[in-house]
Amino acid sequence: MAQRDRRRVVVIATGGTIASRSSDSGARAQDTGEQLLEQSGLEDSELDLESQDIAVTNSFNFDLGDLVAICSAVAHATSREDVHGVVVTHGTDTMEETLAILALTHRGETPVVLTGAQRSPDQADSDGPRNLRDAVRTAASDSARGRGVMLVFGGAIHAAWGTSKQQTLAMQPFEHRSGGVIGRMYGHAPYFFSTPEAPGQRQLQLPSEGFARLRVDCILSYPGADGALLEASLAAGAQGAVIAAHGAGNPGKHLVHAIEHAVEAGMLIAVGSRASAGAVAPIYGGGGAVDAVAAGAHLLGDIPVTQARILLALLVDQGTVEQARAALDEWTTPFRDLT
Ligand SMILES: NC(=O)C[C@H](N)C(=O)O
Repeated sequence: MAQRDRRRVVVIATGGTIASRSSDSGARAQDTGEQLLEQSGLEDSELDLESQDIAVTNSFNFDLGDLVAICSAVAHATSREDVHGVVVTHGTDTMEETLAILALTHRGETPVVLTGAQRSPDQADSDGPRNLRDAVRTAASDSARGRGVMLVFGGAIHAAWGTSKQQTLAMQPFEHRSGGVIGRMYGHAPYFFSTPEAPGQRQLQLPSEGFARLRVDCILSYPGADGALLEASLAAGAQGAVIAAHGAGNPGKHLVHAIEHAVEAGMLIAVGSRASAGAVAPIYGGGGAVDAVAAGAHLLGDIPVTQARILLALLVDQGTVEQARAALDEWTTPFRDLT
C-alpha cells in the first residue's frame, strides 16, 4: 500500500508497566515508544505509525505538570490533518487522572485512545503488546471517530469519564463507577455498543502553564476523622479539595465543620465517596451529605474523586474562585436530586 494511503496513528509514550523492566530494586519504566511498537507486532501492519516520548516514568510519580505535557502533546497531534488517531501509553495507577484531563479538554473528531499493561514486557504473559495493538487499531478505525477519549484495556473499551482503577493486580483493573463498558475488541476490530454521556458541551480549555502549580487535595473520611487535614490543606494554600466521604457522601460532623470553614475561606469543596462504586446523594443530616451541601460543598454524583480533583483544578485554572464555584455548581446540578 502506498505510504500516503496508510492511516497515520501517533503513539505518545509516557512509561508505566507497559514500558517497565524488572530489576533487583523493583520494576521501573524504561522502554521508549519505538520499543513498544517493535514489541507490538504492528510493524508490518497497514498503518503508518509514529512515536513520541513524553516521559518514561511510572505513573505514580506524575504531577500536574506531567498532565499538562501529555495534554499539549495530544492536542498538537490531534490538530494535525495527517493524523487519523492518537494513542497514549500510560501507567495504570493514575490512568484515570489523565483520562479525565483529556476527556475534559479534547476537541474534534480524532480519537484518543489510552492503554497500558498490568504485566511488564519482560514477563512471558505480558498484556502490553496486545493492549497496544488493540489501542492502535481502535485509534485507526472509522468507528472510533468522533467518540473522543477512551481507554482500551484487556479487550474492553472503557469511557474516559467515570472509569477508574478498581483492581490492583487483575488483568482487567478498570471499571466505571456506575458500571459497564462502551465496547469490546472482536478480533482486530473495535465494536462499540454504547455511547457514554461524556462531559460533552461542558468541555474546558486546555490547562494553562500555571495549572502545574495549583493545589487541589483529596481528603479521606474515616471513623475519628477530624478537620485537621482539611485545615492543613487550606493552610498549605490549596484552592480546592475533594472529600472521599463515607458511603453516599457523608463526611462526618467534624469534617463538615472544616468544610464550612474552608468554603468561607474561599476553597472549592466537592464531595464524592470512598466506596468503590455508585453515586453520592443528599440523604443524611447530622454530619451527612445534606450538611455538607449546606456548608457549601458540591456533591459529585458518580464522578470518581480522583477525576473530580482534575475537574476542580481545571475550573480553578480557568477563572476566579467565584467562576469556578458557578461552573462546579452547573457541573453537579444533575446529581443534586439523586436520592
Ligand atoms: N500497571 C501499571 O502501569 C502500574 C504502574 N506501576 C504505573 O506506572 O502506574
